[in-house]
Amino acid sequence: MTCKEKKALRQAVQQGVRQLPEDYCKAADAAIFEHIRALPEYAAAKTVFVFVGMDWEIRTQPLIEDMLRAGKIVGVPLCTGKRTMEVRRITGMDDLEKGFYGLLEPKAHTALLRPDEIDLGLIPCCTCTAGGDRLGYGAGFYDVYLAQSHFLRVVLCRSRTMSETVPVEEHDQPMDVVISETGIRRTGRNSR
Ligand SMILES: Nc1nc2c(c(=O)[nH]1)N(C=O)[C@@H](CNc1ccc(C(=O)N[C@@H](CCC(=O)O)C(=O)O)cc1)CN2
Ligand SMILES: Nc1ncnc2c1ncn2[C@@H]1O[C@H](COP(=O)(O)OP(=O)(O)OP(=O)(O)O)[C@@H](O)[C@H]1O
Repeated sequence: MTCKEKKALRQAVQQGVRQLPEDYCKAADAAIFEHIRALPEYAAAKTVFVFVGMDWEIRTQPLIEDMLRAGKIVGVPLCTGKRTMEVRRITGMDDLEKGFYGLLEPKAHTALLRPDEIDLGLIPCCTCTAGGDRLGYGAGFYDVYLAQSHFLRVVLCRSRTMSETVPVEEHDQPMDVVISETGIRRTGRNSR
């Protein structure tokens, strides 16, 4: 039942996303970027795990370039199988190539980062709530990966794609911090 509800919500959100005005997305992404930089845990983080935003997602490329310039260790997801992904270290944007589903993914030579080496994760979503319940794209990559990790989880979401409620199942991993263009919200959900 919940699975069907998730599918319906995912479709509704994704349709809406394609209609978001470009200037709204640009402004929201820039504001989200500033909120990330203002987060003390981000400033303190030596190693950050971050997705490479696809065109309808939050465009994280400027943030990644900024992190590399600042000397942070940057990890990016590489899909390796059904519901499994690894985090690989990139040292420049040229360590990325088109991979799974047209995503920009780390090239084969890049080094593996273990979950315990990561200080903070910037997590994508299809939609999420202000309380940190997250809905992904239905492939299970993040739920499986996060189930075996202990770093701070910061989900990024433009406010116009957030939801009042999201169906939650046992395996869904809650987020610690929600960042949208309207600000930073700590969910207080995890005492990790
Ligand atoms: N930027 C980014 N990287 C990420 C994720 C993400 O959400 N964003 N992931 C988060 O899990 C993983 C990849 N997950 C994905 C899960 C589903 C689909 C997918 O089903 N896409 C299309 C189908 C494309 C096609 O087959 O042509 C779809 O929605 O129909 C894509 C990526 C790892 N890397
Ligand atoms: N820890 C886990 N172990 C095994 N299967 C899992 C686990 N977490 C999720 N799954 C499976 O993955 C599939 C996708 O789950 P769900 O619909 O909650 O994904 P999502 O939150 O949209 O995706 P993602 O985790 O990639 O962001 C489901 O079939 C679910 O049963």
